[in-house]
Amino acid sequence: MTGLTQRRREPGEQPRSTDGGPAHLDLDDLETRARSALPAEVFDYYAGGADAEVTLGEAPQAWRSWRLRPRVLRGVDHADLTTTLLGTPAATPVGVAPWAYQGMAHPDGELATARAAAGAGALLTVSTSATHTVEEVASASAGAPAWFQLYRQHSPVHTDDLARRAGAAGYRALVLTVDLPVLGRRRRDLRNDFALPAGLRMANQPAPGGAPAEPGPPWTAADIGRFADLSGLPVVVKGVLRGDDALACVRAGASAVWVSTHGGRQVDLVVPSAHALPEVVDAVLGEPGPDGADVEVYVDGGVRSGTDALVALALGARAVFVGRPTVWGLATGGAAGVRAVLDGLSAELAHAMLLCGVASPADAGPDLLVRSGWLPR
Ligand SMILES: Cc1cc2nc3c(=O)[nH]c(=O)nc-3n(C[C@H](O)[C@H](O)[C@H](O)COP(=O)(O)O)c2cc1C
Ligand SMILES: O=C(O)C(=O)c1ccccc1
Repeated sequence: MTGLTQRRREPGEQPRSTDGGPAHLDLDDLETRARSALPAEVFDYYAGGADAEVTLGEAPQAWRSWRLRPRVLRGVDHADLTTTLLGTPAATPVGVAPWAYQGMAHPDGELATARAAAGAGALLTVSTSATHTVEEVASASAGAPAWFQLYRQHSPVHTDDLARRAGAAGYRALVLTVDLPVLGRRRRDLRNDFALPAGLRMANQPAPGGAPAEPGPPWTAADIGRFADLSGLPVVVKGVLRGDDALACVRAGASAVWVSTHGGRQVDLVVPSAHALPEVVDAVLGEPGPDGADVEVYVDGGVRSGTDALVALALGARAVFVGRPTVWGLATGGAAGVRAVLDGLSAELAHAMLLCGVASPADAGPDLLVRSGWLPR
């Protein structure tokens, strides 16, 4: 931890941190390497956002509009990242956000990401729009806890079936993504005429050729309880940006609320997650979930460093999730690439916590933060 002298690296040896932990994480470099590794339209699909991409660009900046107030002389000589998320144990509060079409990034797709998350002890969220089935990804996780993210399907029968399958396959929670009543307008994808490449399929879709289904009515808060019953799982509502919506979700039976702009991919000019988070935390703080335990709040969007994650925890998030950093990890290094991203972010978070006198995720609070109002805008 303290070594000021470092031995000379062997030629070709990757840099490692002074405490022998994971090598320095350079997400900008990883993104650049992913851009070269991927076909341009695939990179654009992963990287892009809605409309003019204002929200996409603001997301990381929004975390950085806070400044930390480190605590000193508190006797903290170790940061313990372990936590529980809806009772599920995790080695770190940094989890993997659900993202679609992972087979475009690596032949093993979601299976590689599942192995990486299991190795890192990070909670995995698996997308409905995966290139492997609900059950295949569950087996790749080999007993490590994972959550399943559910999209409303064209046929309500199919949606219900996916919820039941997630329960049967051993997922520990059902994440209802509610910010995608329709797909956002993504200019890059429209320009590229983006479609899932030949040879890959949305593995959770029913085989083509069935009878055309009647679309069901749009989801409402009442569906939260219904999906909890169908799956037998606690429900997390993902894509909430307002306190009133968060409270409505909780009153309808949600166990947790996940603050998200969907990575700036749905509607542009929405408030960054970092700014919506305090309002949502205020609205549901101390509210009991369906099992009587306190409702939990999670957040994603533009978390790119340990200090970004610490700001999110200090604002009241119990976990932070990352999307694109794991995309770049998978595209450049498969399971090992994702693992390096997750371990790197957790190592950065532990380091930032130690430097700020924070012993555990629960020990982070708003006293750690001040608005950087004095900064030139
Ligand atoms: C390529 C891509 C695909 C995504 N697919 C899904 C999805 O299938 N389901 C979902 O709930 N969110 C999806 N998201 C949103 C992520 O879960 C998450 O909210 C977002 O990526 C977080 O922002 P970040 O990428 O800045 O970390 C997707 C995001 C990306 C970048
Ligand atoms: O691209 C996305 O952000 C996304 O969530 C999605 C939605 C439907 C199908 C594939 C991906």
